[in-house]
Amino acid sequence: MNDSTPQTITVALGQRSYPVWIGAGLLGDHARWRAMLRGRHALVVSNTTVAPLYLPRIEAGLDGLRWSSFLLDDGEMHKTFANVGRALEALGALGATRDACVIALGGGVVGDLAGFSAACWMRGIDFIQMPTTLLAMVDSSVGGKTGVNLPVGKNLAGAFHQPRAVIADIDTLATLPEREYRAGLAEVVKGAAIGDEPFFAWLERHAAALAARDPATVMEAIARKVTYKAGVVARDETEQGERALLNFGHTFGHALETAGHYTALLHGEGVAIGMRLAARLSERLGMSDAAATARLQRLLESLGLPVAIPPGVDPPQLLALMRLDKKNTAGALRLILWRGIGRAEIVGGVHEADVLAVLQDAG
Ligand SMILES: NC(=O)c1ccc[n+]([C@@H]2O[C@H](COP(=O)([O-])OP(=O)(O)OC[C@H]3O[C@@H](n4cnc5c(N)ncnc54)[C@H](O)[C@@H]3O)[C@@H](O)[C@H]2O)c1
Ligand SMILES: O=C(O)C(=O)C[C@@H](O)[C@H](O)[C@H](O)COP(=O)(O)O
Ligand SMILES: [Zn+2]
Repeated sequence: MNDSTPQTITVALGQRSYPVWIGAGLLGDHARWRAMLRGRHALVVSNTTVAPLYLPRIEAGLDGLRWSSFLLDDGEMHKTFANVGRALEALGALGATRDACVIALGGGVVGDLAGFSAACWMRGIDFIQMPTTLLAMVDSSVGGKTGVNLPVGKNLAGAFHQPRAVIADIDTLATLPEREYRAGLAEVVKGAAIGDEPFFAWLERHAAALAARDPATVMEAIARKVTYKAGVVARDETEQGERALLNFGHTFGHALETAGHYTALLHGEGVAIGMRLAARLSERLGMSDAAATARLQRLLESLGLPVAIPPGVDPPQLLALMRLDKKNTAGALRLILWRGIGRAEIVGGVHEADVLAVLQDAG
């Protein structure tokens, strides 16, 4: 085990503030995370891929507790209400009391579902995030958005429920498949694209090192993105304003994921394509220029991410799916667009004809 000191980033929410620890060997640092558990019961939520790899690293830390595990089948299509019901049944079988803790060990699918289950059990118990994908480390484990997908749309049921702590053990990235790693980079680019031009320029300079998974570069990218997101969440926990910027590329991306029945595209891939579409729509509306779109597209492509709508996806169907986005109001589309790198904005009353034109021209 590497025992180097982890980085600590705090999500500042008053009495509900919590640490995000990022470093090597953290799953095995039992004393650190065990101190966050208040009661005698723990349910570890994971999946059939991650549990065999990493559950053994935390088991000894659960000694003395009544604990069990609930394992999802692998994949976005399992982030469902039915599985929340099963997780709650597992908490019931454990006899979990209000001071119990849910431990989410896995990627964003596990984290979102485990967090929502914790939010539901007895109207809210503790949970700890142990993210094992790059995407979960830089985005989904931080900020307390939890929930599940419905056949009609992504993340349409959920709750804001903050974790007690985030334990990001970067050793787990060693087994992460290449495609999943690159999908995580899309959420790193997003953070820079919406509000941090110097970070965007840093990503451009370090794209090759990131694509090659250079450890120091990956560590710095994770820490910078988490620091940025923690700030946004601290200022606007429940997305009354600024936090919506974190949805850059997501209105398009979620529609693409839903159209692909949650199997064709990874979330980060949908976000990558969606960011380019949002940039093109911004251009069309006179908010930004082609140079900004080109710069974004170049960075995404250099990180091995897709930027075009996959063949066979129907633009009017995508538009219909976008109408159910949570940011919309009173039947009007509300999207996150930008004025260039680092300057994203919430834009209401976007005309469907403009969106459709961009969708039809983005193969
Ligand atoms: N709550 C939020 O703020 C937020 C933010 C971003 C994304 N999300 C959600 O997160 C989900 C996407 O998360 P994701 O990209 O982590 O996908 P994921 O959870 O499906 O994990 C990706 C794949 O990697 C595997 N895996 C995980 N860790 C591994 C490891 N260390 N080694 C080998 N394989 C490993 C998983 O089994 C899975 O096959 C989506 O549902 C998205 O909506 C939520
Ligand atoms: O934390 C946020 O806020 C985000 O929007 C982060 C997104 O990357 C993430 O995909 C989130 O799950 C999207 O949330 P939703 O509110 O659009 O469902
Ligand atoms: Zn996302």
